Amino acid sequence: MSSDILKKILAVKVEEVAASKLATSVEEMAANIAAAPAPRDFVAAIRAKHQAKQSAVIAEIKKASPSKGLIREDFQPAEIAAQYEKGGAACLSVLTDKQFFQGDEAYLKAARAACQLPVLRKDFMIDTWQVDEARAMGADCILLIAAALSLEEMQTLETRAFEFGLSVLVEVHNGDELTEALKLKTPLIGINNRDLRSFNVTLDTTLGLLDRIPSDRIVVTESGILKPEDVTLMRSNQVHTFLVGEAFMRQPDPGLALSEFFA
Ligand SMILES: O=P(O)(O)OC[C@@H](O)[C@@H](O)c1c[nH]c2ccccc12
Repeated sequence: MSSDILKKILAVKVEEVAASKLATSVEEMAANIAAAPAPRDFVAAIRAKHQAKQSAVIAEIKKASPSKGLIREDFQPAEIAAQYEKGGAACLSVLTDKQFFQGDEAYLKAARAACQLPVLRKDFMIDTWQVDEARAMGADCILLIAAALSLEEMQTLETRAFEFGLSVLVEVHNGDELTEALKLKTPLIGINNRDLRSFNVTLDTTLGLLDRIPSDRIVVTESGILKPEDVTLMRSNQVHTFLVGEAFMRQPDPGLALSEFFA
């Protein structure tokens, strides 16, 4: 696989955004946004778990990925969303990227309609138009990947999200990216244990950056949480917010797997 998948994905995103702007007029987008359901508070859902002395799990709905190929054959987002809610998830994350993750906007809508949980649109944001799309499809949070964006770009996208009442998860993989991410207003700092360039995964990424994150921010450890011992390790380092996909998606009942992991 490519040594720089992120670059490839971003090149495709530029095309996708251009096509989307041609397909939907500004007026149409405004109408779609006006018709969208009120946002659910993503950050509050995480804090509520913490206040109840529980880990907050952002449970991911993901059919496939560039690093793992097809992850789940029998893929029914609404059913999975309901199972995740029953299993104790704080929030959902739904892949909407089609080309690399076999995601779909329809999956996000179906998942959100099947539960009460706030939902992250998991995609590669490069343009405020995609924030508008996220709001229109009913997303409650967007992802900003520091490896893909300048500080100024992140600030522009964050401002747009906040105007809509959406939350922002900013994702970093190293110290330089963290420095930039901490200049944003969002409390949600994701540390991706997977290097999007090489696909290498190590939980040491989270452990190594942890000390630099002020206590008023919420550290979200992302990717490569594959067994209950990984959860124990993170908890013993005061990390109580998790973004988990593959480990749950490979189980027949992803929600049951979640409840067992975080028992
Ligand atoms: O399936 P995992 O290893 O539990 O990882 C989930 C999530 O962290 C991962 O899907 C992810 C993290 N950052 C991303 C950015 C884009 C796409 C996907 C991701």
